[in-house]
Amino acid sequence: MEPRSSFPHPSSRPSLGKRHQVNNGGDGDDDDAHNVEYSFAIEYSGPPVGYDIPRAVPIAVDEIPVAAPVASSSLLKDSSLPVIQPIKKSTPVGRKPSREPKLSSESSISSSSLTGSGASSTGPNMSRVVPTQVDSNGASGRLTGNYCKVKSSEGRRSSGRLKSLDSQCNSCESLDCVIGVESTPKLSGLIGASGKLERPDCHDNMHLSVELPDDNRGEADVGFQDYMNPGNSESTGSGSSSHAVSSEAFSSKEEDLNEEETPCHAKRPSVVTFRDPDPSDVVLEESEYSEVESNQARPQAERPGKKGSCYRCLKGNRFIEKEVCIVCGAKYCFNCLLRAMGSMPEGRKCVTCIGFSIDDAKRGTLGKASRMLRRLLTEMEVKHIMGSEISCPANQLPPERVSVNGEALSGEKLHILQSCPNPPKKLNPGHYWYDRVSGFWGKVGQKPCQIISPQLNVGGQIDRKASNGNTDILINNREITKKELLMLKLARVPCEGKPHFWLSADGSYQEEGMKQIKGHIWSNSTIKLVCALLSLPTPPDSVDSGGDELNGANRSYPEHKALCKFLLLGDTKSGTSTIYKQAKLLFNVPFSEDERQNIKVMIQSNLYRYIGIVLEGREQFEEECMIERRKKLVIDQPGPSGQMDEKTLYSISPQLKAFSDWLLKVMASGNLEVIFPAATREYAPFVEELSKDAAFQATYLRRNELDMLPSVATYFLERAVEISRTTYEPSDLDILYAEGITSSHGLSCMEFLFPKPPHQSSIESEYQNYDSSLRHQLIRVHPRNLGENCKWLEMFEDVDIVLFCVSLTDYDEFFEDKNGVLTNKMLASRQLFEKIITHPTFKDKTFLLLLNKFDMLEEKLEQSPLTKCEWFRDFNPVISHNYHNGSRRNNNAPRAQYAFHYIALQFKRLFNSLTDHKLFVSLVTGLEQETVDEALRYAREILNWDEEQCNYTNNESSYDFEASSSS
Ligand SMILES: Nc1nc2c(ncn2[C@@H]2O[C@H](COP(=O)(O)OP(=O)(O)OP(=O)(O)O)[C@@H](O)[C@H]2O)c(=O)[nH]1
Ligand SMILES: [Ca+2]
Repeated sequence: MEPRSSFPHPSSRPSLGKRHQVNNGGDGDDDDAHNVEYSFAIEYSGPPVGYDIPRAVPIAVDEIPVAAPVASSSLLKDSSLPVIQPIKKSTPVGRKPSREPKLSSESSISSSSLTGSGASSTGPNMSRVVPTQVDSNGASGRLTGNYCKVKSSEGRRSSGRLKSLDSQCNSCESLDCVIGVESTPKLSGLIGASGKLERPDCHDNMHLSVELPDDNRGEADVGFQDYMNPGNSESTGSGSSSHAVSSEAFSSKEEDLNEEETPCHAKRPSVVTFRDPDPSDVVLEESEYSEVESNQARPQAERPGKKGSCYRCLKGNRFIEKEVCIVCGAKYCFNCLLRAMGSMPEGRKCVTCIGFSIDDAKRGTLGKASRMLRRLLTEMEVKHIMGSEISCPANQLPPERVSVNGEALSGEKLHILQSCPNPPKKLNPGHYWYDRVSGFWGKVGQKPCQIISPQLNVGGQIDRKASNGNTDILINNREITKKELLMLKLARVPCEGKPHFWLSADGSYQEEGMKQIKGHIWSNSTIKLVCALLSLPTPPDSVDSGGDELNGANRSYPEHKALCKFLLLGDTKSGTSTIYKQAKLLFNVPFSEDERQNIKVMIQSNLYRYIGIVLEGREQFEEECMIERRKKLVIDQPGPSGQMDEKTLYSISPQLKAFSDWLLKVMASGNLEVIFPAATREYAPFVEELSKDAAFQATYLRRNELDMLPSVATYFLERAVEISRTTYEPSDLDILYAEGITSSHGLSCMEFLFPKPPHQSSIESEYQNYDSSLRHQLIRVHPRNLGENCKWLEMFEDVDIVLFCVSLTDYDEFFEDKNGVLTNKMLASRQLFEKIITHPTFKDKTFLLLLNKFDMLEEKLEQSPLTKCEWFRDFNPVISHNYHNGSRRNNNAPRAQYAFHYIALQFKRLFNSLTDHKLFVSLVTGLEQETVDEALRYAREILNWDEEQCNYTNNESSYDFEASSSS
């Protein structure tokens, strides 16, 4: 590698060749310095300056020794290791060195690396360091030190390897050290109360003492120079200081490195001294000052190079791994890290940032070693550094910056908070609210984020508006947020009349002023799921009084793990619950006992409903029969009506008639679901009797005439007797065919993994490139749970994709609303679709339209044309001979395919006109597992695509409906 610069003297001749831009005149104006890679120094021709002009000494580039690349240990033994010789300097702060460094012949470290002041330290390859700014001048104090410095081959991974304090210094023994003795200023975190830092070392000539002025660390600074960077005249990154220092570097003894080598590196102790800070050096501009002050004088790095590059060498881009300073945010690449951060006595901080409090945003990373650090250092070293990062005083959270219920904490209160059994996670300076009774904890103005230990004597009284709720419902005197209200509703906590609840830590709640406990919010097994879904906290397991299932549910929702969320939505009866259940079967997510129980009750109550529909039909048929018979009677026996046989094919026994009347009454009242499962036990015998009844059978044979009877009813009615028994256990297929999931609430959530592809070596790459460990969540919500104008949609802001389900068979179906107006179901579906895609929460969300019940489409099209729906009025398919089926299902007749493509296109146009995005479409038959599988994989695929790849046309047909429909 070419040694890149010599040190220019501002008033000397223009130097030869490339070098760093320097700070001409030492006036602190180095605006160019950080964005110009190289420039020529020009002769100073300005007004005379009132101080000694610091001087830098040019260095003959070819005199700088460069170590041969060390390829192996054997090679190492033969190579001579150049060592930096001591250079004594004494330079006024803020000025350039006036004395020329004495370079030993064999080390001749570039002087730029050793001079303290602006000229050298603000080379282009470092974060900007400005004498008038405190922010880049970090570590403060007076520093004296001895460093060993050995030049090693540039760019070797192991170069610069740090010997941490606690680990045995093996610079004398190991290869690592031979490469690594250029190492560090071993600032090993021994800043004592006096501020004096003494570092014990096995090399008695390698010690360092740092005196930190107690009064103002920020003002003084340490001019660490390029002791970590021999042979490379790039300046020392943020380790350098703009303030002048006097420094002495010394070389370590050659014998330390390799006993057999000629002693070309004398073991000569020398000292680096830094002059006392001169207050005049630090000039804070007003704006900067207040900023700095409010930030506790925390330095903030300015990136000297282009975006993504290393802050020190300016090389690389955002894709290369970097380590970040937890104070100023400067990022360093592998090669520069140790040079910029030294021995990291306070963890990952630039040398100049030592002593400063850390960036709160990085508090979460404290003590978590990066991969890069592990690669760079030994396990011991990493452990030690991470230990200091967590425990050193400078990195601790300042208690007064944490306020709870409006009270700033004392050190003692902070300790109480942090040492309780369930402390707040990721505690940062900020304003928090704490509900001492229930343990709910959150940021002021926000919903609860955690349930911590209750009853801690921390903070003041909770404010009603602490979480900025606007529901008029209070829990322990705090007005809850909308999400919490939804959670309470789903937990079936009655919230009518804006109650004020008293909620204790175990989840039991009562209304204010009442003695009686009304329930236990965590006892409902779905509530934890709901909370996970709504990103609300659940109690820590120890408080949990729930059973295994509860814990199980909790376990499967650990916090903030990579999770891909699919939200499944659709209008009534579009088939969302069928698809949801299909997914459960598909991905082997078992139904819990609870779910099975619910489904059983639901299937049974549905059975009674189907029976009711048949019985209603029977009444109708019977009546029709009677009318017929009367007509006949009149024709056959005119005159006064004679005796007529009251019995018809559709007549039933009085007992059954009574049951029928009761059932129809209950159905009409809408209470069918309410009276089950109790009714099952009581009325099962009637089901058995009915199933044998001729009238019922006759009606059943005419079931096609019963509009109200869904097609799946047959499946269950065939087995009516079995199902009506209390001993009935629904099979998976029963569950799939059952209408709905549970009868209680319309919110379900499951988690699954896409199984690994069966044949790994398959050429088809369809299933490749996926992280098979990525967990997916499928959330199904019924529209009636979305509330007025879909206001609850905002609860699902973090889903990754919305699967909107539409039943293809809806086009000719109508429903009557409250006002007796008939509405086409397809149009109703479209309306819901529009509402959802234009909802602010879902702006820019990815949508996949699932066009469902394809199995029924062809049959239906035979009976009624697609144009029955006014939206599809211009459907005019031209079925050509060379019809090519571009879709994945070929077994359906072209007519249904055409209809599907046309409907898909209508939705796509609508979507595009409203959102400017592209709608993805998938064809589904909810009752066929394979199609659901395909649709869900397609959803995953969509999410996997890069944006530019989003021109996928799988679902766009090879024929053009624009043409056919406009003709
Ligand atoms: N033939 C056929 N029937 C289906 C298909 N998908 C769903 N169904 C039936 O359509 C009916 C409604 O389906 P659900 O899954 O209950 O619809 P939903 O979206 O949950 O609607 P709600 O009942 O309002 O919650 C059920 O009887 C299903 O068995 C399908 O692909 N083909
Ligand atoms: Ca349903």
